[in-house]
Amino acid sequence: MDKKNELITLLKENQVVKYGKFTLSSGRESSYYVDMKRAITDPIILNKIAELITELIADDKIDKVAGPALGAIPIVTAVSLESSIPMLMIRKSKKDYGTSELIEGDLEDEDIVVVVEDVTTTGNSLIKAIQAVSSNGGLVKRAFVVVDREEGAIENLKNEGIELEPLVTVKDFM
Ligand SMILES: O=P(O)(O)OC[C@H]1O[C@H](OP(=O)(O)OP(=O)(O)O)[C@H](O)[C@@H]1O
Ligand SMILES: O=C(O)c1cc(=O)[nH]c(=O)[nH]1
Repeated sequence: MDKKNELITLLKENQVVKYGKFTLSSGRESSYYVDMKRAITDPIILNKIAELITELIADDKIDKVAGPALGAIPIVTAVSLESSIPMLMIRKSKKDYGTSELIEGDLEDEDIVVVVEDVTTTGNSLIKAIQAVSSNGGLVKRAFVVVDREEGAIENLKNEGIELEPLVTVKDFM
């Protein structure tokens, strides 16, 4: 079995899809929820995700892997460990004390950055993270999401000039 199918099997086995009535980050209502927090706190699933993304970027020259809080942070951590590429953590909003950073980590001008997300619906959270990287001098080369719900994220990121690359979509395991 290839790694993508191994990931699909793991997501199915771990029952990451919950059925019911859910309000999503965007305010949308949904009859199901992909519980990616459950997925990414499982070391076997997290490791599989890190291996997949590291393979996909192996031929690229990447300076930093970045992801928005909270869901993407364990993923970028795992990718960073697997690939030895330094990571960036992007906050939802700037801290108003301490170092007052929006992006934690060492982002240098013209760094080539790969951004990663756990799940996308509208893609707006990822777009916000991409804009944070870009406005701080980074060049976002690729964008990955572990699970895309196929509700507009690909189109919305395309409008921003970024191709969103899902490892899997909900249709793969529902
Ligand atoms: O594509 P979108 O419509 O933006 O929705 C997806 C976002 O929603 C979830 O995060 P959430 O806002 O629940 O925050 P959390 O990761 O801090 O729990 C998820 O981790 C994505 O970041
Ligand atoms: O859009 C969201 O907020 C969202 C959807 C989903 O299926 N899972 C999740 O963690 N967030």
